[in-house]
Amino acid sequence: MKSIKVGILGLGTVGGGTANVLQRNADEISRRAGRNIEVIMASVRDLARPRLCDCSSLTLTTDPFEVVNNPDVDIVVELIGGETLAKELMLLAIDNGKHVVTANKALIALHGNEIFAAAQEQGVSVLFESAVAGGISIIKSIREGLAGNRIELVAGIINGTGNFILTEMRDKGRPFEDVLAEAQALGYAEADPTFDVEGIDAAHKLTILASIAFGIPLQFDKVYTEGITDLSLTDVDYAEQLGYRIKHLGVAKASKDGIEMRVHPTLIPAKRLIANVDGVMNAVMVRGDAVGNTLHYGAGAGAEPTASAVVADIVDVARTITADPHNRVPHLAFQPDALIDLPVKSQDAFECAFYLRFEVNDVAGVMSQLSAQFADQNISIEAITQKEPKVDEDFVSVIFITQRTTEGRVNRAIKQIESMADVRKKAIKIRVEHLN
Ligand SMILES: NC(=O)c1ccc[n+]([C@@H]2O[C@H](COP(=O)([O-])OP(=O)(O)OC[C@H]3O[C@@H](n4cnc5c(N)ncnc54)[C@H](O)[C@@H]3O)[C@@H](O)[C@H]2O)c1
Ligand SMILES: N[C@@H](CCO)C(=O)O
Ligand code: NA
Repeated sequence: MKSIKVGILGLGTVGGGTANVLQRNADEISRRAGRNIEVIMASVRDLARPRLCDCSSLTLTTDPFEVVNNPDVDIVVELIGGETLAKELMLLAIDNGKHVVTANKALIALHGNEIFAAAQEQGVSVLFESAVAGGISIIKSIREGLAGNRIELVAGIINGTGNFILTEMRDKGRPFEDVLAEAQALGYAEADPTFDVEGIDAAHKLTILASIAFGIPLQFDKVYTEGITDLSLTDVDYAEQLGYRIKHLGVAKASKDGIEMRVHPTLIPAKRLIANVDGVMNAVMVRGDAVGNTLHYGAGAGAEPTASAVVADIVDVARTITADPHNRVPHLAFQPDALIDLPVKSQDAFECAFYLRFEVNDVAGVMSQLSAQFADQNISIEAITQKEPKVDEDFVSVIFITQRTTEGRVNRAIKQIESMADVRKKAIKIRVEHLN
């Protein structure tokens, strides 16, 4: 049997995990792929560094261009991360007629339109299942399994590091920095962990999900992005008392007047399955007009869960390597000439419910003054609660949960309320999605 030859760029967490899974499950993988998959070469930064995997049967080099230019390599697996060098290597690999598998969501979200055009031209595949929600086969599910649907909503916990931090803070009261350091040691975090905690990594992934769900070009710069760094345990507690959990969610929603793309902390009713997705686990809810709601759950980061998706992509390439390139599954799910330019909505036009907390002086009549501002903006209130001051606090917290409305209306009400004499500090605003 002729084997498929793989060259890996980067043998860190995901690269090491990928080499291990390919070695350990070699027999099963070749039964599935119809070919033996052989890693013949890998590029590393430091030849002397200890590795997760056994490298005795492959050639190691410190020059990644050697891998990309090696005529024996059929598939280049890019696992070094970053944008500049990774992009150069990927475009060269494509130009050399090689198929590419990558876990690099930043690269796909920012440069995917150009990369896929180059791949289309060369008749090679660029597969990226591991780039979104780690081991969950969400790309394949949307692109193939749900291909009969008009997709209305994709909403997911799509950053493992962030969900791990939120879970540990909530359950064990651990400090943010301490949990982040553990996520880094476990290999979950990005090389620059601000990508995880500021929502940038989730925004990269949401960009990709929105494209394959709605058939639009990749548009990272149009994703509204908030991370978890401003979230306080006070609001996590109050949300729980009101029957909600706070999760960092990526939301891509289609309606007749456009697409919403946003990532931010979100209150979700505690009884929803997705509200109970904890630790490094990810979950993505996809709503199609025919199938209804579907929920896709699994490990969102870590060496072997991510490698599971990388290897699945390698197997896919092996299976299609003999197929007509123009009949392969399209990179962004829709045929390249069928992508459409739907308008992407501005933040003011986003529609959802809101959790709003105001810190106010404990004087009579404040509650009704606040309520009047919501009435002025035609915002209906679902629940109001007032919390007595905690030790060392000289204010009361007034919490409103609104019904669905636009963000523009809510921002106007907040602006009026913040200008009142008895209202302290900046209002806390967290979006609420009922996901039913
Ligand atoms: N860690 C995860 O759970 C996870 C999950 C999904 C996707 N990803 C993505 O996978 C990619 C790799 O992430 P990782 O966690 O394995 O990172 P990592 O830092 O553990 O591994 C990257 C490796 O690439 C090596 N490298 C960097 N520049 C190189 C070069 N010029 N030549 C050769 N080697 C080079 C580094 O030395 C390092 O060993 C990133 O794009 C990341 O976003 C990671
Ligand atoms: N840093 C990413 C890796 C998986 O993409 C996360 O924590 O989700
Ligand atoms: Na995935």
